[in-house]
This record gives sequence, C-alpha cells and structure tokens, in this order.
Amino acid sequence: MSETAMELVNVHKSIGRREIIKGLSFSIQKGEVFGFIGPNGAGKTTTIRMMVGLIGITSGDVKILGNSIKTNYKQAIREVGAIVENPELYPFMTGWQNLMHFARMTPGVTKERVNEVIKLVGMEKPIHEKVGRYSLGMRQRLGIAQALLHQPSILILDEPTNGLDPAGIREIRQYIRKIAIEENVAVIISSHLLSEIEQMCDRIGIIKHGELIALQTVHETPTDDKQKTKQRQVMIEATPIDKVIELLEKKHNLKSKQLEEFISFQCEKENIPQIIGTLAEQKEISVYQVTIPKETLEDKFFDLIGESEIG
Ligand SMILES: Nc1ncnc2c1ncn2[C@@H]1O[C@H](COP(=O)(O)OP(=O)(O)OP(=O)(O)O)[C@@H](O)[C@H]1O
Repeated sequence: MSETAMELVNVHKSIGRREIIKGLSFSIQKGEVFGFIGPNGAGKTTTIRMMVGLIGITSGDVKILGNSIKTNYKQAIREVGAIVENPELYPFMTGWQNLMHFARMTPGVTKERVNEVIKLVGMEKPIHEKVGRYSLGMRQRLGIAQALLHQPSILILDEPTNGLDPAGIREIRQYIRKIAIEENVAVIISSHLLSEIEQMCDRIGIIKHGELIALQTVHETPTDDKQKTKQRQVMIEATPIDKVIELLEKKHNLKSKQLEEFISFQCEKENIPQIIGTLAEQKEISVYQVTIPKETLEDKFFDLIGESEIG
C-alpha cells in the first residue's frame, strides 16, 4: 500500500500584488518519482520553496505525512530532504568528511547510515577524494546522499540536471529510481526539460503560469484491444543483466539489449506475463520492475505548454 508523503492543498502564493501560484493541489506517494515540469518562470521554484518551508504560503497548505507545514512545521520538515540551491559542500574536504560533518550535526545519523547513503548514490569509489575535484554530477550525487542522511520521507530536487553533461544526467537518472524504491522515499524532481527527466518519473505534473495544467502517469498501459497484439517495447530492471539477456534469448528467443540499468526488448503484450514468470522462477535473478514505455510525453508537453520551445 502506498502512503501519501506530501499533499498540496489549494496552494496559493502572491508576491506583492502578483499571484504567482494559483491554487495547486496534488499529492505524492512514498516510493514514487514525481516530475514537476514547466517552462522557466512557471512557478516551480516558488512551489518548491513553499514545500520546504523557505517561504510562506499565502493560502492553502502543504501537508507532509499529514503534518501541516504551517501549523506543525517541525514534524513536517523533519521528513524533508532537499537540494534547492546548489548543495552546500566543502570543496577542501573529501566526500566522506563532508558527509560525516553533516552526520554529526544531525541527531541519530550513524556511520552505518553514512555508508548506506554513499552506496545508494554509487559514490563508494571517489568518496575519499576531495570534493573540489569532483565533477558537477558527482557533487550532485553527494548532495543527494547528504539530503538522505536523516531518512526523510520526501526528497526534493530542484533542477538537478541543470548544467550536467549527458553522462551526468544519466548517472542522476540511474540513482533516482533506485533511491525511491530502496528508501521508499517520494522523490520530487523539477525541470524545464521533460525529455531529461521523463524516463526516471512515475508521474509528471506540468505547471504553467502558476497552475497545474496536467497530471499524468508516465508509463500507462493502453487497454485498447487493438493494442494487445501489437509489438511493444518492454523494459525490465533485473539483475544480473547478462544472465537475464541470456535467458530471454534461450527461453523466449528474444533479442534484448541493455539500456542503462534496464533490459529492453520487443514482444507482444500477451507474452509478457510468461516472460516475467520465467525470470521470477530463477533464484539467481532479481526482478525490480517491468515497464512498457509509452510514446514520449514530449509532444503532449509542447501541446499543453503551447510553445514550440521552452526555457
Ligand atoms: N521574490 C519574487 N518577487 C517577485 N516575483 C517573483 C519572485 N520570485 C519569483 N517571482 C516570479 O514568479 C514567477 C515564477 O518564478 P519561479 O522561479 O518559481 O519559476 P520557475 O518555474 O522555477 O522558473 P525557472 O525554471 O526559471 O527557475 C516568475 O515570473 C518570477 O519572475
């Protein structure tokens, strides 16, 4: 059963005489990756700043595990880990020293937890190098590790792919989903580029001029009968990847390929249960998720935004 991590209830924000956020309502579940998308100036950062208590809410409420950020600030904010501006890291210290520094300032965070978050973001190797020598992507991941130290229910990342090269974006992508699942944390990730984050999101909320104009599941399975026999792309997250690829070929005569942490192949919808069954039967194979990517949301996004270019 999924649990609501955060709920926005008719949130409004006015600055001066201008209404910037015009009644946002949506909720985000634990274990879910929620993409908060909109063109520059749409109101993403303003909303996120309200979610993390950096600015006040004009009217409405943000509830975190049922606690209002307005009336129960302490309990609510305890459940939030966030990177809103650049992560505050000391460049002259190693990654490990940075995390230990924050761990000492956070009650209840053990050395074991520090090791756990390092593993979660795949930073085991460079953790004893100076942060000043890290790439931007590595710094982002260390920032995420830091935000996760106190085991929050919600992780909020404002434009985490900004300024990253494709490799850096891919790395962030790889870890976000893993973090959501393994930590059972709701991840809210904002971006003005749908294409950069679509693949790692379960749901997308699109904001324009301070209003939510669409809320959509990313991987919806069509129910249309005609679609049932159509060949479709299936993405499976399972390990060990080479064993899975070998098994798919041997048992189902499927040619599959690795796409980041996923194994991708084409098959008919009605064969999917059998294929998953084959994988699940194998003791040495762990299956984490199976998704059927829909066509890209990009077109829909541009339709909704009503602009040929954003940003
Ligand atoms: N302190 C402020 N005073 C006046 N206007 C503000 C203030 N902060 C934000 N705004 C305005 O509110 C609107 C929303 O800004 P916001 O930064 O939330 O958008 P955004 O979606 O995060 O965009 P970006 O991707 O560029 O960060 C913009 O038009 C911005 O100019």
